[in-house]
Amino acid sequence: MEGNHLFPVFIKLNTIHTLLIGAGPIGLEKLNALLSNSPDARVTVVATQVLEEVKLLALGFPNVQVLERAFDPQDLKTAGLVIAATNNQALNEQVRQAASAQKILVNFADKPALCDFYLGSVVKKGDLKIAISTNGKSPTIAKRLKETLNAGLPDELNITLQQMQELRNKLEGDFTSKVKKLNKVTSVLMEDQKQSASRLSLKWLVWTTIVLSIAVVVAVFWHKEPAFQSFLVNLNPVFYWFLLGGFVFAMIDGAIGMSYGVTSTSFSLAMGIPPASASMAVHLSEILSNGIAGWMHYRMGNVNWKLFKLLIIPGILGAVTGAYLLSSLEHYSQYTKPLVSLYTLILGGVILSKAYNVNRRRTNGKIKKISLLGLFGGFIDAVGGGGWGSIVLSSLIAGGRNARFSLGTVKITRFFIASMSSLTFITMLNGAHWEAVAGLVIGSALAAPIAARVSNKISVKTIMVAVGIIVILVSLRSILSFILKMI
Ligand SMILES: C[C@@]1(CC(=O)O)C2=NC(=C\c3[nH]c(c(CCC(=O)O)c3CC(=O)O)Cc3[nH]c(c(CC(=O)O)c3CCC(=O)O)/C=C3\N/C(=C\2)[C@@H](CCC(=O)O)[C@]3(C)CC(=O)O)/[C@H]1CCC(=O)O
Ligand SMILES: NC(=O)c1ccc[n+]([C@@H]2O[C@H](COP(=O)([O-])OP(=O)(O)OC[C@H]3O[C@@H](n4cnc5c(N)ncnc54)[C@H](O)[C@@H]3O)[C@@H](O)[C@H]2O)c1
Repeated sequence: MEGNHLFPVFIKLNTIHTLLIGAGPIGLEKLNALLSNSPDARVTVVATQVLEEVKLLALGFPNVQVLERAFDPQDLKTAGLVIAATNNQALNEQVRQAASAQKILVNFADKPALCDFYLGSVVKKGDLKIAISTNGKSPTIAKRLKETLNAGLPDELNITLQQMQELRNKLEGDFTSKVKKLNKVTSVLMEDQKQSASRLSLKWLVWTTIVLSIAVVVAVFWHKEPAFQSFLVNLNPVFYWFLLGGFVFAMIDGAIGMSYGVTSTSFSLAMGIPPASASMAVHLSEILSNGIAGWMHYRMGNVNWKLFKLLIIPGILGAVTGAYLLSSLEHYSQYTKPLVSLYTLILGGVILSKAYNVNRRRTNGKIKKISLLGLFGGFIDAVGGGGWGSIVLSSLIAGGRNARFSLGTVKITRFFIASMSSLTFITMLNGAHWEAVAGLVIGSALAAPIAARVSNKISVKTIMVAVGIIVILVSLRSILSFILKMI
């Protein structure tokens, strides 16, 4: 029979005694492997020559004893497990025979054929542990696989494990009904994989979206042409443009987790809506779409609640302050508009530059000042009509957090932040541009459930490049028209 016939187990090394023979570089590696997995392992190291590093390592672990002498068969008496890391074939034979007689399991670092068991390459994420064996064929591949899995598995997996344990302890009823319930709540994990099968059709969907969004921008440019304008007004009331814009921008945002605010604000400004009213329309529409998207992400288990708690209060504080400030300046919209356009122009640049950085290796340090990030993101988001996604999400991901969990959390927090800034705008402003509000609300709400499913399934880079360019073009147009008016 082909394949790997080894039977994997996970051993409690604090309940049995391990004898390690040999304390050269490989002995040191094995001791490291033992202690990094089981710091309370009971280990006796026996070797005629002991490396300094082995002595130093042992100092930090009270259950580890180092004996600098030759192996003695008596050493096996208390042993439950033996690892021999010497280069001494005669010794290997002696240990093999004595261990068999006493029914002790033995590993030989240099002789797979003599081994009762192999050590594995170990992936660790909190309570999760995965051991890898290549059947002794290539330890190097085992090591590389470990590195790949370590980088790919999200840290949040440990939170999921904790939540599952809590649920498991809480569940009542007989064994069968408990198993049924546990399988049901974890079924989304498998659904995710099924969905990735439809990657191709999603790609198609995204490309259609990009083409449509470019069409929208081109249309807005032409909208200012008198002949085309009269054609549009007669055929398509402004509402339909906002409906289409809301849908397209929300689809893109759902895929990359940012840019709805920026794109729809620049769109609204280009359609002649003053900054505070534009921000209000955008935020009102974000309530429903992010409520739906946030709920979907919550159902798919994409929300990191620790991160949520850190972001939400400062985010709301920043958003309300920003909305208050912008509404107070609504009479000066002639001046605030180019400023907001300048900001969206910069964000367009940020998105474009992020497009080339998303696939870069993660930096190690996670950002510590998440609350400050929330405050800043919320404020800028309300003043500029967008930015919560671009600022908070990209900082989180650049800081090394998992993209999927960050995206889910940013969506659900944006629901609360949009609600609070909208409330502020409504109390501050007299009346809204309802054709814009209604168009954006319905358009983005239609896109939200589709977009949540699309997230993380497509090449983010292409979309980000397209979005960056669109935003830059639209913002430049607003700024240029301001400058022309001034001259
Ligand atoms: C997984 C890991 C666990 C651990 O040791 O803790 C482990 N070896 C690791 C690394 C590693 N070992 C070697 C290299 C050099 C490159 C190469 O040869 O590939 C590297 C890579 C490196 O260090 O980068 C050389 C080597 N290894 C063995 C022999 C003897 C032979 O095959 O004849 C020789 C030749 C000696 C020589 O030529 O002198 C034998 C074994 N090594 C095993 C495990 C068992 C099979 C596991 C499996 O089924 O995959 C087995 C059979 C017995 C055992 O040791 O238990 C650990 C991963 C570390 C990590 O996760 O970072
Ligand atoms: N499994 C693996 O991952 C792996 C990787 C590389 C090498 N190896 C093999 O492992 C073996 C050990 O490698 P190393 O670099 O540590 O060798 P090393 O020569 O540096 O160390 C051997 C150790 O065994 C001790 N020793 C020898 N005879 C002894 C005895 N009778 N009683 C007590 N201690 C005794 C020595 O004092 C020394 O501490 C080599 O054969 C090497 O080919 C295995």
